[in-house]
Amino acid sequence: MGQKKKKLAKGRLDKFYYMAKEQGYRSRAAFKLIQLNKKYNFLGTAKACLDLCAAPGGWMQVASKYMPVQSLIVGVDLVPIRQVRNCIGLTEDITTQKCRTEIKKALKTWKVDVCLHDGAPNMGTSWVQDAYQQAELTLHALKLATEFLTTGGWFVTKVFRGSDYNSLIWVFNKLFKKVESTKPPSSRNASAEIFVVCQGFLNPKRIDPKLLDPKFVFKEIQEVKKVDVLSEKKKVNRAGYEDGATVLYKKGFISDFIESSEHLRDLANFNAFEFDEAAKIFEHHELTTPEIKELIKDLKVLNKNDFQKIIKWKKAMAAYKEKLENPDTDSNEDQSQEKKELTPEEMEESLQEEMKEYLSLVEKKKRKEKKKQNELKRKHQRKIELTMHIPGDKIEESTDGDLYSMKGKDEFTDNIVADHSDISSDEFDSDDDSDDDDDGDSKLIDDDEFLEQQLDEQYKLYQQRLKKKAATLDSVKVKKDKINQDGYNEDDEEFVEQEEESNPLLVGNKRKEPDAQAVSSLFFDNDLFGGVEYRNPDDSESEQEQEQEQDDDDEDNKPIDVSKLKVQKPQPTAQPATKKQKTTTGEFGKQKSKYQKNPGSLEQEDEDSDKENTTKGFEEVPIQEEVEYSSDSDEEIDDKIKTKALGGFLLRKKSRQDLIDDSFNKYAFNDTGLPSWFADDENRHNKAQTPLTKEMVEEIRRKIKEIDDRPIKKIAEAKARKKYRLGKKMEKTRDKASSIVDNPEMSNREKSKAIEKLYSGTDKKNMKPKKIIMIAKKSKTAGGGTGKYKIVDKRMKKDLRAQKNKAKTQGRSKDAKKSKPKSGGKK
Ligand SMILES: C[S@@+](CC[C@H](N)C(=O)[O-])C[C@H]1O[C@@H](n2cnc3c(N)ncnc32)[C@H](O)[C@@H]1O
Repeated sequence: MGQKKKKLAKGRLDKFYYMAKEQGYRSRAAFKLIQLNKKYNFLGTAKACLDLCAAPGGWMQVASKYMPVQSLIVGVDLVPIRQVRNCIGLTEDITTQKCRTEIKKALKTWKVDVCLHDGAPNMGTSWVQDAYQQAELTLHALKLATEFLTTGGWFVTKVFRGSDYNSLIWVFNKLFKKVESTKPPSSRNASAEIFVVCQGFLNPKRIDPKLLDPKFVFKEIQEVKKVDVLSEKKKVNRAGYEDGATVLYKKGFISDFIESSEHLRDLANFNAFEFDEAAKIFEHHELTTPEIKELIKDLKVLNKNDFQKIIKWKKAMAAYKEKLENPDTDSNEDQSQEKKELTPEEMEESLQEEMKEYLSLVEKKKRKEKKKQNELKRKHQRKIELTMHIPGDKIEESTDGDLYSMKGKDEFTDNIVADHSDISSDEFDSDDDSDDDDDGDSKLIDDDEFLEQQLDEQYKLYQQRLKKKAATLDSVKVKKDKINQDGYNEDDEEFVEQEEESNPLLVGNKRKEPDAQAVSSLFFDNDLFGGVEYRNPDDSESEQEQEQEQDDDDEDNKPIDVSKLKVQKPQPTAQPATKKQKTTTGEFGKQKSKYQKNPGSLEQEDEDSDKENTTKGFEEVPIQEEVEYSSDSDEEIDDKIKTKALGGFLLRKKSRQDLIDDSFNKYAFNDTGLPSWFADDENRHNKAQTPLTKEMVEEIRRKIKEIDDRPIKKIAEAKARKKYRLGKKMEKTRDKASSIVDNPEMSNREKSKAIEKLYSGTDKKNMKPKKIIMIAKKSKTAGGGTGKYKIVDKRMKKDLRAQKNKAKTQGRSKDAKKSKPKSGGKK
């Protein structure tokens, strides 16, 4: 039950788990191989592949997908592997001879180009034990690889960063041309696993069996541990060499050692002792045998027995010195000496006691060290909470952990991935979803939950930051529009004046001639840049920024995601005046206040902004309103572009059909209950690409802008009509003027007067304004007004019109009557 629960928690945490499900891979581990192959491309040209520890078959699926058709893939595992297309599955233990024979049978005469190993032994005993088993299994896999790999072949293996890591790398380097360690993004940060890619198998004629013998390869390290005096485990000093130590080889003086009460510690700290001037008396002592002299030359290679000999000798020398210094107490000393040297058993006992004491001291030191480590971990955690460090931002971190020694890192600087400071030595997570690696203690479950919680919190913070950034970005756009419209670029002084006009609250400190630097500082003083956090080089850019950069840099011709169009929003060309004015006061108020300050202290400005507001005695208008205002129109533009661009595809039958077909895809699922950060991430990245190119979008945007820039049709028509009428009138006037000029009956004076009169009629400026006739309501009486308006009674106006019409028709009927008899007469 507990295990099941853990598995679910893990799966929920990881998007690769869902992706594996969605894309039909049997394990999330498949993505590790995909990513490794993407980096090194060892599958693309391989004709045969041997996958060791392959169940449930995720890597086999990937190999069959990425290797050329007709290639041979053999997978081996302790548990049966469900049939994978075009692959052979063997159920064997890779450490056995039988496995070797079975593989030989399956491969026939073939040699493989790639040997993969993703083995994970049954975990759960202890970290050291598990790590050792893993290293041992890797060595077994390597042994098989050396047997079946072709010259120049690849060996890709998972290893755990433990004490045996360096030994393994050492062995790999003996057999391959190039060895690189890497951690693919799909491998969890919390996991101690790392992948080693060995390329160019040297295929030596004879391989020393010791090289592939775990007992030999890992023995050395154990011996070194033994040498490490009385099992005191030295911790690597994370800040470099331990305090006071500038060299790795330390020599002590015998005189100090003899006088020292902490001789065990001295033996642990020094590599050798030498006889100094003060120790000459001991050098020639009869107990100082050539063996003792030899032993003290290299303390790091001694065993327990040797140490006992040195300690015994040291005590004897101390007593001898005491005797020399206080000859009076000779007899007593002799007695006590005798006592001490009574039996070898007693001596042994006392030594044992002393060692116990010493070991407890070491234990105490270790505990102290551990406490320190925990403190460091807590600090790191705090950093994460304060968003100084974001987990997942960068996989490759430089902090060192217990599991990974700096030595190995130095040797393979370029590609070896450093350990993660948030990994404690007991966090041994094999990082797979296959059955075998789900064994673990409850601590791992806690870690998963903790990580999940942490991830959620981080995600919330990340979203908040994004929102804040988007808001500032929009506000800057509005500001830029404002600057353009107010003609800031054309006339700086005018701008300053306008600024002050628009913000009557600002007094004094008038800047006379803002230069280019001032203009740029005004722009960069904006909140957008204030909001940008100063980050460690470790921090990666926010995803939004990265997308934008990517768009700019290398995706010019690739299909683009319509949902990302918002990033390239055009600036709205014209904004309604009323809304603009509404934003102006706060806007420039804010700009002005920053304008007068040093642009260097951006962060502090943000923090102090509230203080400033109060001290300056006015409140700055928050710029939130503008955000809503500008983003609306941008969305509309994006929608327009999207619709127009997609509309283009509907015109042709083929592209229309393709578009419809493409809309039924693997991304069209609607899972519920996913964590919000995951769903958001999926929405952004894991989706079908709309077949729009950046050029298409730009073209449509340009056209839309062109259309937007045109005046409204009706206004344009009215203006054209007016121009046309004026032109006609001018033509007529010109004709009349020329006829006046040509009139021989008129004198020159009369002509000029007549022309003047003629043109004054067309000159609108000189024309008197016409009286506007207004129809009054019933209550108002007619009679007209004195000013611009003449008020007319509605009833009276109708009556007058009727009378006029009557008069007209009467006239016509009279004419008709007169003409009628004539025609009648004719008849
Ligand atoms: C992490 S899984 C491999 C996942 C696999 N790469 C995939 O993509 O599906 C580790 C496997 O190692 C296998 N294994 C462990 N010890 C083994 C051994 N001695 N011989 C063969 N397989 C072993 C386990 O049975 C387990 O299936």
